[in-house]
Amino acid sequence: MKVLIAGGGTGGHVYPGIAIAKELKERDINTEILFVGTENGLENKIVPGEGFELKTIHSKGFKRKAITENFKTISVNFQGLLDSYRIVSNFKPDIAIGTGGYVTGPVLLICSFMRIKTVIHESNVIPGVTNKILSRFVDRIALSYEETKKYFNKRIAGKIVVTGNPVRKDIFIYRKSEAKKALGFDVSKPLIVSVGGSRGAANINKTVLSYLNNYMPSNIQFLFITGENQYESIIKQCNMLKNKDVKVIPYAYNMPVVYAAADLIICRAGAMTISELIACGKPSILIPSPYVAENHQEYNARTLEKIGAAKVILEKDLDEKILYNYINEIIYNNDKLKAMSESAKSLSKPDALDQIVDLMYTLARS
Ligand SMILES: CC(=O)N[C@H]1[C@@H](OP(=O)(O)OP(=O)(O)OC[C@H]2O[C@@H](n3ccc(=O)[nH]c3=O)[C@H](O)[C@@H]2O)O[C@H](CO)[C@@H](O)[C@@H]1O
Repeated sequence: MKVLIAGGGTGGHVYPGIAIAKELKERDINTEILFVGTENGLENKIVPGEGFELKTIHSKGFKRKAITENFKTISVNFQGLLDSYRIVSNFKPDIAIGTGGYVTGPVLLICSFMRIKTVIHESNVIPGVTNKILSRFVDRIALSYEETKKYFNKRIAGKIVVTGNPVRKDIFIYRKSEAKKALGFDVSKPLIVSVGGSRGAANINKTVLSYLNNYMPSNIQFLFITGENQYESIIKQCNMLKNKDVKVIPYAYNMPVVYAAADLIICRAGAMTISELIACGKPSILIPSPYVAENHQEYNARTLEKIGAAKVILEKDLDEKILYNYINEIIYNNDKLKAMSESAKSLSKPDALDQIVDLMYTLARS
C-alpha cells in the first residue's frame, strides 16, 4: 500500500502522522510512506529524523482580519495546489491522511479531486478551519472527542468516526529506571521535566528559569526543555548548568524516553501532550496557553484537573513561588503521585492508533 501523510507546522500535527506511519510499517514493512509538509514547519527535522521521506509544498494559513495578507495567502495556496498535484501524481498513493495544520488543505483537496481515498484526523475538541473545510471533500473524518461532532455540518455525520488521538507506541515501552539512566539522571532521585509544547513557551521558561536559579531544592532532578528558539538565551541566564541534577536541552527527539523517566511534568496543554500524559499516566502541572483559539488548552487542562490527574496554573497567575508550592505539594508525596497517575490513565484510549490504521486499510481496500 502507498500512503501519503500530510501534516505540519507544530509537533502536535506531525507526531500523530509519525505514530500512524510506524504502525503501518509494523503491520507491513513494504508499505510505502511519503510525508508532505511545508519548508518552515518542525516536520523538516522530525520526519527525516524518524526515517521517513518528506516533500514540501507552498502553503500558508489565513489570518482573521488581515485582508491584504490574505490575498497573498490565496496565491501561496494556489501554488500549493500545483505542488500537491505534482507530488500526488508522481507518488500515486492508495490513501492520504491529513493529521493537522494548513498544509493538509491543498494536499487533501488535490487527493480528493483525483479520487484518492482520503481521511482527516482532528486532535482537538474544537476543530481547525482547514479540517472544517476539508470535511466536505474527504471520505472519513477521525475525531478524538465525541463532542467535536457538533462543530461539523450534520450532512457529513456519516463520515465521522471517533477514535481518540494516535500516540506513538514507543511511549509504552520504557521503564522508569532505564529511562532515567538513558538520560543521564540518578534513578533514586525524583525527576521533574518542563516542556512548553513543541515550540517552547516563553512564560513557562522564564518561570522555570527563576525556579531553578532561586528555589531548586538539592534532592530533586530537573530536565528543562526550552524549545529551539529560546535555548541560547536560557542557557546564558541559567546558574545551574554545572549542577549535575539539572539538564537544559532545546528539544527532546526522544520524548517517549522523557515521559518514562519523569515523575512530574510541567507543561502546556496542547492536544497531543494531553493525550500522551494520559497514555503514560503522568502526573502534571499544566499551564495552558492563553494564546490559542477559543482557549481550548484551558479546556483540555481542566479535564485532567477535574479527575485529580493534574494541577492547573493559569499563565496570569504563574510565578516561581506558586510553581515551587505546587511542586513541593506533589513531588515528595508518593501516594499523591500514584493517585494522579491512576487518574490520568483512567482517560486513556489505548486503541486510537489501531482504530485509525484499521480504518485506513478498510478504506484503501473499498
Ligand atoms: C495538535 C494540535 O492542535 N496542537 C496545538 C498545539 O501544538 P503543539 O505542537 O505545541 O502541542 P501538542 O501538545 O499538541 O504536541 C506537541 C508534540 O510535540 C512533542 N514534543 C514536544 C517537545 C519536545 O521537545 N519534543 C517532542 O517530541 C510532544 O511529545 C507532542 O507529541 O498548540 C499550539 C499552540 O500553542 C497549536 O497551534 C496547535 O494546534
